[in-house]
Amino acid sequence: MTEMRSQRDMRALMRPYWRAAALFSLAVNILFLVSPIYMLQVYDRVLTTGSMPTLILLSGIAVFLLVIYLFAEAGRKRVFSRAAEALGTSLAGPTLRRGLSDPAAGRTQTLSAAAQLNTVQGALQQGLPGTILDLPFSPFFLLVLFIVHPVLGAVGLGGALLLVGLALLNQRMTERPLAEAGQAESAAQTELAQLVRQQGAILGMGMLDRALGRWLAIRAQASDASLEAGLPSTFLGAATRSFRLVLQVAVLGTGAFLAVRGEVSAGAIIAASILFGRAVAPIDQAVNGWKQLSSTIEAWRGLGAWLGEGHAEQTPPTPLPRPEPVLEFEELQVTIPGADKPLLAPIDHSFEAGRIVALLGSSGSGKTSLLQTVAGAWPPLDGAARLGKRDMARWDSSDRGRYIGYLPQHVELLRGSIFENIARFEDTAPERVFAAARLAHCHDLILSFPEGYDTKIGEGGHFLSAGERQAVGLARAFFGNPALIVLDEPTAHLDADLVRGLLTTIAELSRKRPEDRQQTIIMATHDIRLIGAADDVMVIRERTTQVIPRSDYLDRVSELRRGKPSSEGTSTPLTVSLKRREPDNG
Ligand SMILES: Nc1ncnc2c1ncn2[C@@H]1O[C@H](COP(=O)(O)OP(=O)(O)OP(=O)(O)O)[C@@H](O)[C@H]1O
Repeated sequence: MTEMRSQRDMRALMRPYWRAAALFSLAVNILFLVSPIYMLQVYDRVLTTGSMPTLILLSGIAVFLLVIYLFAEAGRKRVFSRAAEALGTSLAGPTLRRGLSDPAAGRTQTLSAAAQLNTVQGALQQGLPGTILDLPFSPFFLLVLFIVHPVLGAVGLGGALLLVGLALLNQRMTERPLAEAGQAESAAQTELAQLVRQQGAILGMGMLDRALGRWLAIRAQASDASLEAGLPSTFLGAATRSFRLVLQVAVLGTGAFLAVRGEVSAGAIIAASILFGRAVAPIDQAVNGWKQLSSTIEAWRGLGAWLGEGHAEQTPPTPLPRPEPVLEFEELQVTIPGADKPLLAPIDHSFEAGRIVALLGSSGSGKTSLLQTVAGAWPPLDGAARLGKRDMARWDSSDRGRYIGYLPQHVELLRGSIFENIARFEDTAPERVFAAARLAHCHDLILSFPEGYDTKIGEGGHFLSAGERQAVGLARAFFGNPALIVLDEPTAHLDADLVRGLLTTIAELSRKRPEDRQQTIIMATHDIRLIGAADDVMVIRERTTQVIPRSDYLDRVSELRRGKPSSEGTSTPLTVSLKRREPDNG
């Protein structure tokens, strides 16, 4: 199925359903004339002649046509249900893909786009667009009313226009408050999601009452806004309903008046009432269902804009062969997604194949941002990060993913088994997964879980500690023998055994000559032991990056430390000045 890219594509998808629904609507509305015509005929042909066969014939025809009416009405509902299903099938993927593939798209925006899709689907399933399709038939029923008698037509038209006026007033009065209420509601939802996520911190620090109070205030604001936005609708809805009853009386009264004067038959009184009722029913529905209708239209537009802003989906490019593990930065400008200023000064450096690079820098210096850019998760502001001549930002992410292993700073695993997570949900031979776990030295750890590699993680499954998650995340990064391994603080949560394991893996790799290694590794770390296993050290200091051989770096560190007792154990970020030290003047 082709990917939905914009509102135009969405409209094209819906067009056949609208056409089918319009045809059913035509049938429904024309067949609705059966009752008024039947009434007229009964009064004109049966009551005046007393002919039973005519009554039976007329009743038979009416019942037959009303059965068709029933099928037309059901058919229309079915078309809308099918449209809802088609919309879900075609849009659910692109909606999420747009959010997940665009680093600038916020989490809330992604969730709200998914909620918009649900809103539109729900409205279709309820057959809400039927109201819109019935609206154009209102003039048709008024015309028939005019044919029955011009005075009846005039009363009906006047009443319908007043109802339209009420509908427009309703729309004017509710448009802004409804939008504001929607925003307040989504703010309350975001706060709620944060509260649930932060449960541990909230309980641990006794913030429950204050956090709850904050959320209740936001929620109260949202429900006040919703209540206020609904007020004009509620009032105008009730006014429309009672006004409609008054109009019904007016039509019946006018019909009776005309019948007394002999201008219409008695059957016309009832026929006029039915016709008028049908003419104004869609207007009435539009007024009363305005809130839902307008939020559906808003959701539809929002969804179109969301998909339209996304990167155009192309047909998947031809998969490329394994790249040379040569990592190059060409005037690379790292930035935060959506920002228009670089976070770091342009980086221009090339790491030969197989280098192990330790990335150092103080907190907030930009290590994670650089690694996200290197892994291709964040696009650079300018310049490029390349692996084997391939620009990470332009390389198709599925293809790129086969050659990159990335351990993010905060490891989140997806719902599924440990095996599936390490295999990145790929269908693969178990040996490849075991090999990755052995490289991360977590094979035994995984075997100690209740169901080993089949242990389910995530909601309702086994809960993994931060260290266990990091170990499984490491195995996932090593899976498939990637050409580039990007590790963000890989030892931050590991216990001594797992750290030793990782060091062994890196040390084994570092013992090989770089040209014999199949991968390049870049890792942000504060751990001096990992730095010791690296070939190069890349230091971020005051927004600039500098690359020096590890031995030079360590020499510089020991020079600085000489004479001072080491208080930092293995944790040594050591973003020392790489310039020569000024002579110590005391
Ligand atoms: N998604 C984001 N939106 C806005 N600012 C961000 C985002 N991510 C990072 N930053 C900012 O960019 C700067 C660099 O952050 P980054 O996480 O890259 O630093 P770091 O060196 O990895 O820090 P640490 O060692 O504490 O993990 C920080 O000032 C941070 O506040």
